[in-house]
Amino acid sequence: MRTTLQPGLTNRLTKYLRTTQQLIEEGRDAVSSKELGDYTGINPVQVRRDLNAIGFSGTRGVGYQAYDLVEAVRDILGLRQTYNIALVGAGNLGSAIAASTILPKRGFVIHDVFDADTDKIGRTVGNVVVKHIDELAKSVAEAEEIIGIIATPASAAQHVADLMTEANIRVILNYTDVLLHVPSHVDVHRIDPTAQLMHTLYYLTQAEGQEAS
Ligand SMILES: NC(=O)c1ccc[n+]([C@@H]2O[C@H](COP(=O)([O-])OP(=O)(O)OC[C@H]3O[C@@H](n4cnc5c(N)ncnc54)[C@H](O)[C@@H]3O)[C@@H](O)[C@H]2O)c1
Repeated sequence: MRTTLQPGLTNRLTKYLRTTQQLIEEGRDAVSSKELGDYTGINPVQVRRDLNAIGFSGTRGVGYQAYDLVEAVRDILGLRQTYNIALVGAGNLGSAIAASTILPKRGFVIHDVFDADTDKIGRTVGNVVVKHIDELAKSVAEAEEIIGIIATPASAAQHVADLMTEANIRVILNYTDVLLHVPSHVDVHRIDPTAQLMHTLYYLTQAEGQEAS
């Protein structure tokens, strides 16, 4: 049975994974705890503690073997090598996501793109031919998709989330500003750049306040 990890550790391991994958893409074979710490903002002592906790060790003076680290973290997080994704909305944003070259490098494949506009059905976005939204349930089952992305206007988002839930999608990335209602077994992540900005601005204001006092 898979060990249950603390959410904090899972979160940090995900950051080490992303950073190490990026360093591998830049041609690196090894990575140190200091580098992982610098890129993720996590103390290197904590990095070493976390990697020790999952039974992964490095070599003094060399660091951690990057490929082995990626495999070890993927394994402990229970990540598959690739995930097929269902994307709904072949507009500006959806087309940009479908054309992304970064996602497939990280094992996320935009396998199906759906839209309701008959003018868009049959067009190609990225490498994918746009299908009608009515085909979602069948395609999701065939490609074993558990991740869905919503890039429609806000007015369509809840309907699309309902279709995804009925099709057994388990994780939804919601790019609209709608608060979606889904059953508890479905995980919704709202991609909201303003939340990130507000978080950053809070710390900026705090720092400015401290400088002024
Ligand atoms: N979070 C972010 O960073 C971010 C950034 C840009 C846009 N957005 C949001 O993403 C969404 C898409 O933006 P856009 O600029 O690509 O819009 P867009 O109008 O270019 O594209 C929306 C697409 O959704 C399709 N659509 C509408 N109803 C549908 C339905 N019921 N089923 C399937 N497809 C349907 C449309 O035909 C269209 O192709 C908007 O809600 C926008 O506010 C979020």
